[in-house]
Amino acid sequence: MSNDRNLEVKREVPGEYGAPILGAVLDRLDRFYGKNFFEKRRDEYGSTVFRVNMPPGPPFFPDSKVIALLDQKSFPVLFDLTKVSKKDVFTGTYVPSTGFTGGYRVLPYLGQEEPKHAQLKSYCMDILSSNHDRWIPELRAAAAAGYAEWDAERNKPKKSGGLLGGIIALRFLTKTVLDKDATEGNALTETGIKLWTAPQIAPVLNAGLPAVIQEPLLHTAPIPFIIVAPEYQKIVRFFKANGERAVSLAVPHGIDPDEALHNLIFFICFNTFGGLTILWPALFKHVSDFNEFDLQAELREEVRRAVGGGGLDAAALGGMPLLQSTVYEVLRIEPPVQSQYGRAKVDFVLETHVEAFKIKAGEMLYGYQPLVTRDPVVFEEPEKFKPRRFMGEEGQRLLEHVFWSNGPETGSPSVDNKQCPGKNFVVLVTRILFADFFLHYDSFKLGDVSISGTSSVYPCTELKKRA
Ligand code: HEM
Ligand SMILES: CC/C=C\C[C@@H](/C=C/C=C\CCCCCCCC(=O)O)OO
Repeated sequence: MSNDRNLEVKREVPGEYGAPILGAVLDRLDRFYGKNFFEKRRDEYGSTVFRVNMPPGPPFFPDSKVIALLDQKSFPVLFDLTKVSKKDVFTGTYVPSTGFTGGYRVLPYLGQEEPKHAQLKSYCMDILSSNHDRWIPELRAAAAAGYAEWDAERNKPKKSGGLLGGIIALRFLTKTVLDKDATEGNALTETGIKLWTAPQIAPVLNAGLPAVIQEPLLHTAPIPFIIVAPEYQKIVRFFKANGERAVSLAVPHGIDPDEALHNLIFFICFNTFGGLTILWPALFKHVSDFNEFDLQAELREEVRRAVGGGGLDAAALGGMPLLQSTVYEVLRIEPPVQSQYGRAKVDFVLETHVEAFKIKAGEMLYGYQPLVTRDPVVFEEPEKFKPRRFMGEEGQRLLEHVFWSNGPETGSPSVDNKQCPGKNFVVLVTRILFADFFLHYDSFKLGDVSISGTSSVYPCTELKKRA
């Protein structure tokens, strides 16, 4: 941020990187197996901005030195493309092989200043807008099929079935964009897509496995694409066979059809499916765990009153302020993607709430969002899940401090920034799914997470159909 209060720079950015290689390894082990990795350093240095190594790091990954940003004042510098570059920082201090993406550097890895960024971001936004009248009916149809499967599964002796968010997402995304439901005949499966996604982000993920397994296998060196090549080829074949309409949208943007195809796969299978299978379980889990008042009763009454005898559409959503606020509160307290990076393009002065630091061109900045969106300077009782937090005028004002999409919730993704082009789509479909759920069910209860990693499966321990 520009030094808009003319704060005096009184000290260097605190923190240290330790000995070459060893410092990075020790920080990586602490990040994955220690406690309060960021909080303890913040408290030790007396600063929400400090130097640290982020996973994965040397010797087999690039330099992992970063300057961490943990407050609402400093974090938005990551959105300021006059100060930082977002080129090749999508997954952090390393870039997965382009083997995973057909040999192309797909859109999320491009800096906004690269010519192809505007072409591919416009293409991505056209994919979403060209299907604007199909997302809701296809999502509701996919959810209905999911409920039927879920009800059937729950009638079996084993009552541990998790939410079916993944299969609902895969069904509605492929049916809408490719006019073909990929779950039919298991043409594509959640597992197959996750097998392709996982190696790309495994170096920065804690899969919950013992260190003796995940350190050598996942965090020390890149996982070669060849291991999942057959899975990716299956995805490519399906998108190639059914993606003619979607790929043709790239022509006006001057994008080669093969490059468009691999970007399309990334947009749908990594960006959208990957993101929704983190967000949707988190939403249901937070609502299931909430016990200050009967939130589910208030949500179902709000939804049913707003829909009345009509249909569930974007207009009806306008009558569901509690549901909308609940979705935003999940995006605040548990941003689906915790980490955002940006490399300083110029020397500049960075401010926190209380002091200023000199940043040098070339230094890597890293924002840890879960602490930023719990900043006590901005949010009252930041650690508390408050479903009503974003209701009313004050609630709407707070949205500028919700950063899950790599920009303020009040911002607009465009070719001039790196904010997620799926921002509004994600909030819309999540509100629709949640409202649709309460048109079919009265209440639900989820158990604790059975796996960790990018998405979680919460066993459903109670489910009451609509009376
Ligand atoms: C819950 C779902 C989603 C989450 C949590 C999410 C989150 C994000 C985040 C944090 C970034 C910035 C990454 C960075 O720092 O560089 C991003 C960028 C991006 N997202 Fe999403 N996203 C979601 C859904 C989507 C959807 C639905 C699409 C498209 C259909 C999409 C396409 C992209 C693209 C193309 C970029 C790069 C933007 C650019 O290069 O300007 N994402 N997303
Ligand atoms: C698994 C894909 C999740 C969301 C897709 C979304 C945004 C992705 C942004 C960065 C990719 C790196 C994700 C790895 C997560 C590692 C742990 C963490 O920092 O949360 O696409 O738009």
